[in-house]
Amino acid sequence: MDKLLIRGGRPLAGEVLISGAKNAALPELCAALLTAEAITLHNVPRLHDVATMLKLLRNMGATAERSETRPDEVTLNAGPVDKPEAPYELVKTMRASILALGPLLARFGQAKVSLPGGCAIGSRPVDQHIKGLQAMGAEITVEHGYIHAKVAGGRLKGARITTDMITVTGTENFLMAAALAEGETILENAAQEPEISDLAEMLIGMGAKIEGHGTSRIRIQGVDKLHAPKTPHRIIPDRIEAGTFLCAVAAAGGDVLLKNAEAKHLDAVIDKLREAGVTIVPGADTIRVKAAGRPKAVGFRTSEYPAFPTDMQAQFMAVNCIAEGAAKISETIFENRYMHVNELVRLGARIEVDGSTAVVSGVERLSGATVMATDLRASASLVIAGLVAQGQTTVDRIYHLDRGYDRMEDKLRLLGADIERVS
Ligand SMILES: CC(=O)N[C@H]1[C@@H](OP(=O)(O)OP(=O)(O)OC[C@H]2O[C@@H](n3ccc(=O)[nH]c3=O)[C@H](O)[C@@H]2O)O[C@H](CO)[C@@H](O)[C@@H]1O
Ligand SMILES: C=C(OP(=O)(O)O)C(=O)O
Repeated sequence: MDKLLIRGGRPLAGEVLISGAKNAALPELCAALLTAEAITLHNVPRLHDVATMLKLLRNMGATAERSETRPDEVTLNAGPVDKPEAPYELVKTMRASILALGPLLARFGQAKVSLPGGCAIGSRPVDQHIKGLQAMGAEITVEHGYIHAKVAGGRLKGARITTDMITVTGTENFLMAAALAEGETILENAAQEPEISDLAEMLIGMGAKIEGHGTSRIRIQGVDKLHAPKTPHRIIPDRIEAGTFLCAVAAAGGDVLLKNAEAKHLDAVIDKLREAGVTIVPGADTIRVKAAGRPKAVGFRTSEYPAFPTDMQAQFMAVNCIAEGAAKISETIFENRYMHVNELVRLGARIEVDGSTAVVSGVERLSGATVMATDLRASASLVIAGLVAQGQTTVDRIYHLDRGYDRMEDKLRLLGADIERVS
């Protein structure tokens, strides 16, 4: 099992290229199921989750190839799909497999998708996905751990869907299902994340009729058929990867230019970093970040976009660990997203957790130790802490990190970090 060895204490300097967004790539790969024409996507990140999604689509009968000359290009052809199923063996390694449900039902009138189950950060049910698709006419039963869905007459019908809470992948499933449904669908309480808008733009390029994406009310007029976009869709930059590098510089100090990054997708995080004393200069598709000395501790509360993202909570907590002062963090999205706390404490951090609140009292220095990654962003927080800790930090179980970061250690090494992967 791979580990990362980090010898902390070096500031970061130079340029880093941000990859395409994991959370846009995963639904957009599933959107290829909506047409029998071959679709090419650009700026597809090289991540384990993307590899898993390609495996899942191939298992259904689709072809999926990454270009040998341009590794950020993937071409998918869901024309030959003959098995509209997502088996447990693949779903258990990646919850986002649930994103196959909407498009499979829309194009084939039936689907069998394993229930994803809980994961380290919370129970994460999919009841809202099921409720919304039932409102569109799907008959759904859950048996033996699988969602069995079918549509009488083969075509979903437009509906007005109001979810109990804002759900990102739920909104994406409904968008894809509604694109091919009969009539109009209105999504109330829709998620507004940039990845939703990116998916909507891709679907519009495929012939879908969508209005209001980026707001909490999305209207979709179903069409009979979708096709490959005339020009390949380019996936937006990964705002969480960008935010992670911003936090790494905030903690370790230095001067770094993030390229292929969208500052406007990170407003809440950038505001908090500025409060911490970090200099952030947004460009057209770049973000420059400069930091020196200890940051100031800054409290925040995670919430749906455009508020502070839960996917940045652990990384910002790592910054607070070595900040001057104390800060209160509230996690409102997932009930168990403080798994990194005990590991940060092993590095010398002072953190007290009470339910969904964590109070971090900054310390002058952390000291290297062996720590264990428990989930994707927890892993990133341990890497950031390792970059500032004195001595060597070993981060174990980094397969979690590889799910969502494209060669993070290589990118950090180019910025001057002393970090290596060992088997
Ligand atoms: C692949 C992807 O895009 N993953 C992101 C997506 O996950 P995901 O789409 O799974 O997260 P949701 O937005 O659905 O979850 C929000 C909250 O709603 C609850 N819920 C959701 C659906 C449902 O049917 N029932 C239910 O109770 C969840 O347990 C959670 O407490 O949004 C999360 C919140 O920004 C991010 O952390 C994930 O990185
Ligand atoms: C929680 C995350 O992803 P997923 O929904 O794929 O588990 C994440 O990206 O931080």
